[in-house]
Amino acid sequence: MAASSGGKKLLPEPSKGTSAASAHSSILRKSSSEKPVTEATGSGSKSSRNEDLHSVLVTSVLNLERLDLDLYSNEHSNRCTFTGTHHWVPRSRMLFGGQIVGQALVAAAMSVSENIYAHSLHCYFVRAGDPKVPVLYQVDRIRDGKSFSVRSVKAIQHGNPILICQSSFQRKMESPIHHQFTMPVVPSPNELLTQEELIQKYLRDPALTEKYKVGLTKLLAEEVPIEIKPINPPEYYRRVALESKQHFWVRARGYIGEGNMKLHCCVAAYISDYSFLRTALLPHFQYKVKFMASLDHSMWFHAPFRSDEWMLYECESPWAGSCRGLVQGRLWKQDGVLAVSCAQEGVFYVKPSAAESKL
Ligand SMILES: CC(=O)CC(=O)SCCNC(=O)CCNC(=O)[C@H](O)C(C)(C)COP(=O)(O)OP(=O)(O)OC[C@H]1O[C@@H](n2cnc3c(N)ncnc32)[C@H](O)[C@@H]1OP(=O)(O)O
Repeated sequence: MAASSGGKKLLPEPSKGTSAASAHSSILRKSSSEKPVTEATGSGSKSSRNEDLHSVLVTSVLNLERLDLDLYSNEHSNRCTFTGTHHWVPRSRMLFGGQIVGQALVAAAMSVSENIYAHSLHCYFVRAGDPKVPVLYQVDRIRDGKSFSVRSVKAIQHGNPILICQSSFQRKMESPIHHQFTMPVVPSPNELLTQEELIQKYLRDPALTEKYKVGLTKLLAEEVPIEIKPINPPEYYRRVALESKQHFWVRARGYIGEGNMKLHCCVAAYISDYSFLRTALLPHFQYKVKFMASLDHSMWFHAPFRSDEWMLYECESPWAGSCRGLVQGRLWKQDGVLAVSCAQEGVFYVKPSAAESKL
């Protein structure tokens, strides 16, 4: 059964004979502003990989199973893909960090009341996740104050923590003190190609070497439940030192709807770890990564947003050294509101790369 907190379902409980998706759309339809999901939403870039219109992030990846009070598992709620337990696993064969953070936030959110919302989280990835087994999420209710509630979640596999995540939730509060940076000026999403369309463009280059054709084809086949439109993507074959900054539009693949902010924060947690750490590698094209992993991940949620609508991810890496790199990111809504800030440090072990061209 899908998890719920104090009667409110963060995610729908699929009743007998209905898939989570249809149970989810019936819950969506009940909320006033939701239209029935009958047509593909968003730009025409929806790829055929969307088996249904609802985002697999909501119907599957973030739909945890409640085993007991404050104890959840992702075992039965993820559709069988690579190993039957996790929807998408990066080629590093470590569980995707964003998946573990997103699922940990779902577990924490199940233990707080309806009228308080996630405003920050801080995690350490302490062991690599094993893609062959499910993950247990154990929630510790640290404190419930008048305005703030704090939770600590341990993601556990083989009896050991793989992630420790502290998150804090706040009751809605107004304040006369408010400011934000100004959103960067960039091309809008409908002026840009998706990552898939860019890869198909590179693959049409007759001069591309077979090795890179194989790598790009593998990338194209991955079922990443996130849509991305890079801004000023470096020519795939150019080997030059780039500034440690990148911008791309990003959103969950599929439809989520207004839903509730807790759900969109969990989806944003998943999304925020994708293609984030590589920002620190952009200036260092002359090195090849032997091992790379996120060490920690922090997020601050500033304003309501929709994780299934395009948001601009502004990423920069101010520092790298001692086999580590720091990246910082801001997720902007298309109307210029700063919705989320993120930060993460990662570990890199590299070796000089052969100077072969991709052409
Ligand atoms: C980039 C992404 O893909 C984003 C992600 O989602 S990554 C997924 C989320 N992050 C994680 O899963 C990280 C989880 N944490 C960990 O695995 C561990 O805490 C840690 C690896 C970061 C540090 O642990 P540690 O015990 O100090 O490991 P460490 O000594 O660094 O060695 C780890 C591996 O790095 C490699 N390594 C270590 N030193 C190296 C060196 N000098 N040169 C090359 N490789 C080296 C080795 O493969 C080593 O594994 P083995 O010893 O088993 O061969």
